[in-house]
Amino acid sequence: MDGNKTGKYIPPHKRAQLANASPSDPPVASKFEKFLQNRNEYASIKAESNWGRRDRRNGFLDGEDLKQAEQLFQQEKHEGIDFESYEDMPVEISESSYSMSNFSDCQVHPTLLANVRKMGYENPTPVQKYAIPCLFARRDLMVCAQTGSGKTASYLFPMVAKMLNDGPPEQSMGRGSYPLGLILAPTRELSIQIHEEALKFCYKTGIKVAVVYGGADPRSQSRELERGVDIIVATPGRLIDFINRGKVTLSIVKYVVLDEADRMLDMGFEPQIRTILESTTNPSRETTMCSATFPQPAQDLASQFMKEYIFLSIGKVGSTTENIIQTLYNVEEHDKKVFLHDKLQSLQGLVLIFVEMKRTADYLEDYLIERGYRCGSIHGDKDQPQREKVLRDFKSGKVPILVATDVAARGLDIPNVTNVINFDTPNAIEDYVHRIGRTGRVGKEGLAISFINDKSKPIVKDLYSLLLETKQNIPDWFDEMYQKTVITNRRFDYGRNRPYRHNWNR
Ligand SMILES: Nc1ncnc2c1ncn2[C@@H]1O[C@H](COP(=O)(O)OP(=O)(O)OP(=O)(O)O)[C@@H](O)[C@H]1O
Repeated sequence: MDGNKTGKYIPPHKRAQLANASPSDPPVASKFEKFLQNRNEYASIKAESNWGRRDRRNGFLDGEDLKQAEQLFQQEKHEGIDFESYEDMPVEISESSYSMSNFSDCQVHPTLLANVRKMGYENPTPVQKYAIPCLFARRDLMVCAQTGSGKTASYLFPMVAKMLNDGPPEQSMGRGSYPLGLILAPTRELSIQIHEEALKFCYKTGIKVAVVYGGADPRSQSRELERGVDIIVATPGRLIDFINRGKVTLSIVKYVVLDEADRMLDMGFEPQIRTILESTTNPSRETTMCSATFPQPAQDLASQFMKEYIFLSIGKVGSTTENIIQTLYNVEEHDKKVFLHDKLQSLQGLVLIFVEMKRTADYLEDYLIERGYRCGSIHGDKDQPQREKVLRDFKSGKVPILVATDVAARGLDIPNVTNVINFDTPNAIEDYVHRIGRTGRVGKEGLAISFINDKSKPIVKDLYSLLLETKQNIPDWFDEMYQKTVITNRRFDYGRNRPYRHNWNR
């Protein structure tokens, strides 16, 4: 009974937690205790729209969701945003009659407008200015806009607005969830992030949002689905599990979004996406696909799932922002880690280091920790709680260096990432664009460093064009490397008709 002076039984899983707690730590509340606390604290808050009365909810708002949204509102920081850098960007839109200049230009419920103000969004970003009116007009939409340009709000804002304007569905549904909104994303961390954004947009509206993703306890996700959910954010595999178990039915889904659509439609995910979209049988389904990169094969595939869609691109498709300074170093494989060690000493802010293999991520993490850096790593072999913890520590700056495989390349929005390092170069330019896009977000400046050597051959040609297009400095040695690659490519037709593929070993 060491350390348990009251003699009260303590379950084994809590003993270590209590042993590590200092006397000044507040007592740890169980999940149920937290639920009761939040329910009491938020008991008097009623939904501000008729969505709160959907199915069995009777106006009752989920205390945990409210609390989480309030904490997220407090974290919003939008200083240093430079939208002017976007203003002269070329806009291509297949039907030109759609644009707006303020969030209030469309018919929007006051609670949603208040939420947008709480998020600190004063004006829509360029992609939002065009995408939102298209979606209000109930058109299918394919959006290609640079990393960090605000694509998430460009589909969430109109989805929530239309749901509020239309009100909840008339008929009462059976057990489980019958969502109206479905957002699919390729990684668990991105799903979590989109869910957090959706919680803010839906704050006090009564629209219930949930996230389901692999690696997390399916029981708590299942319980949430049983209580009824209106917008589901999901990774495809876990969603299909819940569909098969009858916890989710997609028959009334009206709004479908594929975030990182080119990734969702590549060889790995495409069959799952097809299965999911075939379950969305509502004939008035509205589909949005968005990404910062949209290679032609992905656009062709995407168009099979859409009807008479509008194509919107801001800036050049698949390009990156000029706000990111891209610097290349010619470093041989065996010199890379020492070079990295030196480079890190001169960098300020959060540093995200990309590698190709999971074992390189582990190895590099150990190497940097041994040299006194506060460093963590994230990749597909880590368990989900570890992945979420390291990301939290990175965001808060507790661990300012994160070594990652491409699980962290897409969509993650971490405001203080000032440097991205490609320790290993990716094999496809799309991956390069997404990786470096973790910095230089919403018009801010960022630095992207890439270590280049013979192994970088697969992207030399595309990288050269990207550097030219984004007015970056091209070192002489890279120019030579490019010339050689072009000559070799001509001889062997190397890299032409590159299949649409993904490296699964991440
Ligand atoms: N209208 C706005 N005003 C101010 N900040 C905004 C606005 N819209 C979005 N943001 C902020 O911009 C950041 C980037 O947005 P978001 O993550 O949606 O970019 P994205 O285009 O989806 O990027 P990626 O291609 O990397 O996924 C977020 O922190 C978001 O809160």
